[in-house]
Amino acid sequence: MRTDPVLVVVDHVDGALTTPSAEVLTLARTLTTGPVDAVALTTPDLAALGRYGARAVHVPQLDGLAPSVSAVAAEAVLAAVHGVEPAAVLLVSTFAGKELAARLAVSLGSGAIVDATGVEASDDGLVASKVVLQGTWSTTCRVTSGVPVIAVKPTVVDAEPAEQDETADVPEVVDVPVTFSATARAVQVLSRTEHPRGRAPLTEARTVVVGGRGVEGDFSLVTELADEIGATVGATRVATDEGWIDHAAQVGQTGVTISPRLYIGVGVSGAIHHTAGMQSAQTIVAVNNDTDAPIFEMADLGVVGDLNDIIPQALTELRRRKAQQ
Ligand SMILES: Cc1cc2nc3c(=O)[nH]c(=O)nc-3n(C[C@H](O)[C@H](O)[C@H](O)COP(=O)(O)OP(=O)(O)OC[C@H]3O[C@@H](n4cnc5c(N)ncnc54)[C@H](O)[C@@H]3O)c2cc1C
Repeated sequence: MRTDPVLVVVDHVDGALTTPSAEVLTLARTLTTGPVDAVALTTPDLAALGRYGARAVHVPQLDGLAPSVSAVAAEAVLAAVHGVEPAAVLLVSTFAGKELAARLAVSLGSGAIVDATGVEASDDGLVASKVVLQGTWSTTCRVTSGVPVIAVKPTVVDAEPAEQDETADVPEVVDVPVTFSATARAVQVLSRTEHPRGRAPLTEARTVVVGGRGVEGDFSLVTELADEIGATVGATRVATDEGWIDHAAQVGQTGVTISPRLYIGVGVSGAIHHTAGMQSAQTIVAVNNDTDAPIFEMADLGVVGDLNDIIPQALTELRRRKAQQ
């Protein structure tokens, strides 16, 4: 086990540490007997960072530049890396996180592993696991030179506080001066509008209910089921192409890749382009009226029937059980 620090790039939403970042901090603590440090590109949530075991939070001085610009983020994090000299840099495998990982690895002359589903310490360094080639292979990989940069998928680790909340220390805040390049200064963000976050983002959701062609344009049962179990709604490409739901909901090869604890496919056939994006879900439930639908080959639980019968029955049962609690 390494004793060098592990540096985690942490994300915040509305001033609060995100759950995926708390998950990565939790994972980082298993990779070193030394400290876990964080680097934050927005005002850090010190209480939460302390709770998840960060010893220090490095805060690059952005000089008014927007951290949403990847060149800015990369140069800022790089400055923190030079200060900490960590054994590894960990971050969350979002679109932005993956781009940041690639830029960091190029600058550090090392390597990046993205979409990792696990990371372990070994005698030869950190070993990451990931699923590749549309979910058909599980691999393990290692960065063989320089500081490894590893982007970890949300939900693959449970976020666990380092100690009892009351006793966790507030981390030290370290200001990091950064000399930004002309490239980083070349882009100016004029405005940025976040979409309302009623539900967890698809990539971070622990439970996802996906509607396919079988819903025939009506996502109301899918949404009702998702509301009942606190899930996020996803869709197949057919559903998004038809305009039944926003394109951002598309799961699959040309949509987002998800790895929830529970995936429920409703009227989804299980085409390879779709399953490439949800194969690593822990438990897969499929509702389909065709016994030969390919999704049943991978489902842990398959329900054969018309979704317009099955989902209302499921809702009634869920509500009955809730009422009994
Ligand atoms: C290059 C490329 C990239 C692609 N990328 C993606 C991607 O990212 N994501 C993606 O999803 N697709 C993608 N596709 C499309 C993909 O190949 C499939 O066409 C698509 O996933 C099928 O969507 P579906 O399961 O909703 O529809 P279908 O395959 O038509 O399946 C509908 C299912 O619903 C069932 N059904 C119908 N009525 C009911 C009912 N009343 N009750 C219960 N079940 C019912 C049917 O039995 C059927 O199994 C891509 C295709 C290509 C060529």
